[in-house]
Amino acid sequence: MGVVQTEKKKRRRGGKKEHIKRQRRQKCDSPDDDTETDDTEDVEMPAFETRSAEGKGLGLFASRDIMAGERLIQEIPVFILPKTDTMNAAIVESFMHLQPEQRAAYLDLSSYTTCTAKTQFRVDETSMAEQVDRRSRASDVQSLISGSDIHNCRFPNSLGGSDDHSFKKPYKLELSELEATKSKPPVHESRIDSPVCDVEDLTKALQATTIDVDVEHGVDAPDDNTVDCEMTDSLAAQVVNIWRTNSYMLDDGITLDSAGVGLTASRLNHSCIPNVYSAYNSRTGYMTVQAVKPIAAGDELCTAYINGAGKSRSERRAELSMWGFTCTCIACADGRDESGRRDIKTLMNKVEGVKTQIQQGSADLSVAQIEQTVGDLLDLATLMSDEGLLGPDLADVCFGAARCCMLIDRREEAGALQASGFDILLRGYGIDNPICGAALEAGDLDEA
Ligand SMILES: C[S@@+](CC[C@H](N)C(=O)[O-])C[C@H]1O[C@@H](n2cnc3c(N)ncnc32)[C@H](O)[C@@H]1O
Repeated sequence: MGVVQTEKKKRRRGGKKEHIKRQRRQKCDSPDDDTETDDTEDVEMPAFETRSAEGKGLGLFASRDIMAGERLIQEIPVFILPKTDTMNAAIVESFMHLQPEQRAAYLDLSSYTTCTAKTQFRVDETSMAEQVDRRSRASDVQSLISGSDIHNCRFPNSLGGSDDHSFKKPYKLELSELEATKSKPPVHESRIDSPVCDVEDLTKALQATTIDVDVEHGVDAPDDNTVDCEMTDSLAAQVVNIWRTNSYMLDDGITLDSAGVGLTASRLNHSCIPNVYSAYNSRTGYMTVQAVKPIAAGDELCTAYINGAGKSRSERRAELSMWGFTCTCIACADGRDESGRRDIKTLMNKVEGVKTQIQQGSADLSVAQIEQTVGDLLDLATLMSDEGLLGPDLADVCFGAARCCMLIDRREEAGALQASGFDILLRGYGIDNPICGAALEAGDLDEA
């Protein structure tokens, strides 16, 4: 599964006061959100409810009209793990250290996998001790653990001191280590009752999961009441499968490279034309979900599990089969004209080379080439908007076009494009997200 990494970008300051004011007025009125807000007088009713979504299990539905840019979910993941080093035993270990009510809520999440026992679980012979040690050695994970107790699922409040505010938007859900069993037709299993993992391997890993090991390696032992969980083979399999079905990338493009499960965000179903965007705020530790377009009362809130902007229906289907369903959104309807997505792909490929040259500060580009790129990027933005793709990827396109405009002294146009890009970015992330802060503070276009 690909992790979508967009280009490094600096963002500029200036002319954004309205956006900021609007964002500051935002309320977090998710039913699951218990944070305090000052402006509660505007809260009418919860923005959404959880209910049955035909053919999809549960889903989240707007219980009132929702404005573009509204924050709908803000939650701390129940636990987080390094994305590149997520061992099955670590998933089970983290689960065992949850509070009982968190465990119950976690086990209520849906679970799907198309993988056979051996390919799915690659629990190696590494003991938990070694795994814990490896986790704490990884530099990105170090910032995650420092000042927090990973077993109790707390997040750090710091950014880790990196100056690299690259805008690296990941895809939304992660099924790392999985390989789809292509010979098997996708079957939707909303709950896993039987183990589908290699139970022997997993049991071995579980035996190594002891508090002694944790203490020996300097990781805080959890409270006694967090380990009173009797772990069976089938429970372990369920825990791992739930992680693989529901974990979101927590890479916010700045310091972290992790994944986590949010109990509310996990109820979001997929659409190839998503109306919400799931992000991670490394400063606050919250996973956030914001509306990227107006949503009418009764509509389902859907995020995109994959970045399908430049992908054909069959390509998207192949990727989504990892979650065991065939998408039935408008973009996937039979007979739907696919030329829009095809054109998006063509333009994305076309601008890629120029984008890299510009990022590297290449002076070799002619004015004509840059003008052509501006045109291509504007066409790309139009195509994406026409397809209903209004998430932060679109902001990237606007910022790219703005940058090109500055290079050929079309300053007014650059300003307008950047304002549009910033607006889109805010809609997806919210002003409190460091990505928006970086966009405001970089001021690169002002200096160009
Ligand atoms: C992260 S969960 C989403 C919430 C889930 N529906 C539930 O009941 O908890 C992912 C699972 O939801 C279902 N799902 C998500 N999007 C879907 C869609 N567009 N069509 C059908 N099923 C979908 C699939 O079973 C998938 O494995």
